[in-house]
Amino acid sequence: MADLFASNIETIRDGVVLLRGFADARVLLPLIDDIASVSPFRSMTVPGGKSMSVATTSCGARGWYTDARGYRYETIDPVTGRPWPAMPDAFRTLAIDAAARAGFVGFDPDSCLINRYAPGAKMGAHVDKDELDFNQPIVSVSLGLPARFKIADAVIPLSDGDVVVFGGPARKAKHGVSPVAAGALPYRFNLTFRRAGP
Ligand SMILES: O=C(O)CCC(=O)C(=O)O
Ligand SMILES: [Fe+2]
Repeated sequence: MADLFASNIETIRDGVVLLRGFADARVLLPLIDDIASVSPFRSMTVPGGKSMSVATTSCGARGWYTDARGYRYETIDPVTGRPWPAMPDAFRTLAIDAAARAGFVGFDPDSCLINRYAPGAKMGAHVDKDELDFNQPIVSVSLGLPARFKIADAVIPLSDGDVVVFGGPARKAKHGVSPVAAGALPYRFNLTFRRAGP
């Protein structure tokens, strides 16, 4: 049978796959609000002492965290002293389906970092390398305001609902986000799904 979604799949580079319009903000944004009502968005500090321009929170068993002590995953949200909110089923299913569609069958995320970009916020080039198993891909969901996502030598313009999956030969590709431009919505949200622990 023909794959109805085939035209939405674009291979950008070896291991970098773009699924345009794969995610539905109408479903996901209320769930982000629920998570943030328990573990609020906060501005984290990088080891050098600067604060990140994005506001962040997490859900799932592990949340990515940074402060003066360095980058790591925490099972307890240091702000609330409680576990991170559970990963909603709609998040988990979306991440697993996107990974499978991109060719990474069996993705089992235990962490979803939620990045909130107000206009002007950005993310400098970096490699996601605080995880134990680099065989699992990363699933990165864009919601709200558009953004320019740079990965390896590619620049991908991302719109609301677009999903980038990177793994295999691209798992340790350098990536970042240019400053988000102001627009019709207050924010860009990004959901970054990863397998962080064993
Ligand atoms: O916001 C994005 O699209 C990328 C976020 C990211 O790379 C990260 O949180 O590690
Ligand atoms: Fe990243």
